Amino acid sequence: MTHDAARRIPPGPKGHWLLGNLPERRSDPLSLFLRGRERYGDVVRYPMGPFLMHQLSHPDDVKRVLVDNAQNYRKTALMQRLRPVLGEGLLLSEGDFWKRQRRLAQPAFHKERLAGMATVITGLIEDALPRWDALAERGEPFDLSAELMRLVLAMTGRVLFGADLSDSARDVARAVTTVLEELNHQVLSVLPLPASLPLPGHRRLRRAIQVLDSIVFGIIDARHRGAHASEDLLAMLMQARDADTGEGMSDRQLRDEVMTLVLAGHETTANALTWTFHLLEQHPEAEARLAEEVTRLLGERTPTLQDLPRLGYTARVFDESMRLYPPAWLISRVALNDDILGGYPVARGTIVVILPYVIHRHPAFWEHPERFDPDRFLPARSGARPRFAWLPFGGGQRMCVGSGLALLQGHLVLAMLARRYHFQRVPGHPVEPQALVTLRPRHGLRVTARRRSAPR
Ligand code: HEM
Repeated sequence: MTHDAARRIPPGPKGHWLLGNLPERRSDPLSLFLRGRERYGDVVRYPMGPFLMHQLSHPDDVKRVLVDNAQNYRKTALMQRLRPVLGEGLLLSEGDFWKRQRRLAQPAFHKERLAGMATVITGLIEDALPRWDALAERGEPFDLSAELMRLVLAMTGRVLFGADLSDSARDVARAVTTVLEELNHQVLSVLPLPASLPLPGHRRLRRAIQVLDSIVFGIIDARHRGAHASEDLLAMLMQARDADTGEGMSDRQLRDEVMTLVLAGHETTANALTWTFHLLEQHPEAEARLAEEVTRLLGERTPTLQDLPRLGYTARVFDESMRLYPPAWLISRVALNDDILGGYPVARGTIVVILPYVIHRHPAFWEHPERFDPDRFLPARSGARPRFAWLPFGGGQRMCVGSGLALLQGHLVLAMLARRYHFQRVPGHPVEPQALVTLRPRHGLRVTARRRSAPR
């Protein structure tokens, strides 16, 4: 580190003398970080209680943390708070252990597997249509966000684990909300209290984990009993043997992997879809163009994997929605050793945060950043954009293992629902982003559905 670089301190808000910027991080994190970049630039320093945090908004610095110098960065204590739920699953494990587990899981998401998954996914969407048709016919308001969670959970269960999770949707949704809210609360408290204390929040969290555990162990037990023998991800994880010891994965490790994939896999994709329908409702011209593309290319036919490359506008709508509302709005790491980012020294132990929500609105890379404009993803308009100006799935070795599946689900759901329904937001229903571990609409998305064409 040069002498000059070693002395430089990034600009940033000082905040409260003891708590730093924790109160704002807690009450309105999106504004804190958006304003931070606007006021102070691409590297912003925030005291956060006992921690020091640097916010990075330049794609070059993001690349250094996630790719070029990735070995110097680990997942943070903030992420570690998810450990009671996710254990040593892929999202949280580190080092050689993570590498081995990732190698085991990755082939389940390969392109060749996606064709089979597409058929299962479209089948589940078709199964859900009568229920939505009935809601449309009655003009009955419903929470589209809850419906999409239920649908994507069912897809995740079926394609990865051969399990029918449709009856568990309500329990899972309730438990996931409790987990996200409680963990968010704990992460952002100045003095986190030990989980063993019998506080109401801790009790709620424990009960929610029990609910999720019983569902996940149910999936594993069913497979042990020989139900749904197939070549899915669960089968691959269960057949894996350690090269040295020849031992298989313990039930505990299986539980952690399955739990991670169920939770990381359905909540994010369902939120991405919810935000997409919200944006379409606000932009009727985009909604009409999407429905027109699907109807022109497919008519009423069920889409297949081979159809998807032709549904260009559908894909761009989904990309643009994840730009404005990236479900993983914040990616955090802690520096293991000193480094330099954006010309500023980063001391060992500093937390660095990369915010897709903020970078996706960076005016240096996005013209009229707040405008919903799917065509900004046309090749002619995106060629000059740096790789890490858009990173809804992260990047580098820890990039989302399920990104291909998420896009497959997203595009198929969008195509099949957008040509069939117009969703109208219930007048007066507030739509407001809530930034927990994921970015969700705080009050869900209450809509009524209208069929576009007469029933067949
Ligand atoms: C729109 C949907 C999704 C979004 C926006 C998303 C986003 C992300 C991001 C940003 C990361 C990197 C986190 C980090 O670097 O700290 C990640 C990791 C991960 N995601 Fe996703 N994800 C989505 C869907 C899925 C699906 C469908 C699955 C699986 C079924 C999945 C499983 C995982 C796992 C296991 C990891 C950890 C990978 C590792 O560290 O090796 N995600 N996801």
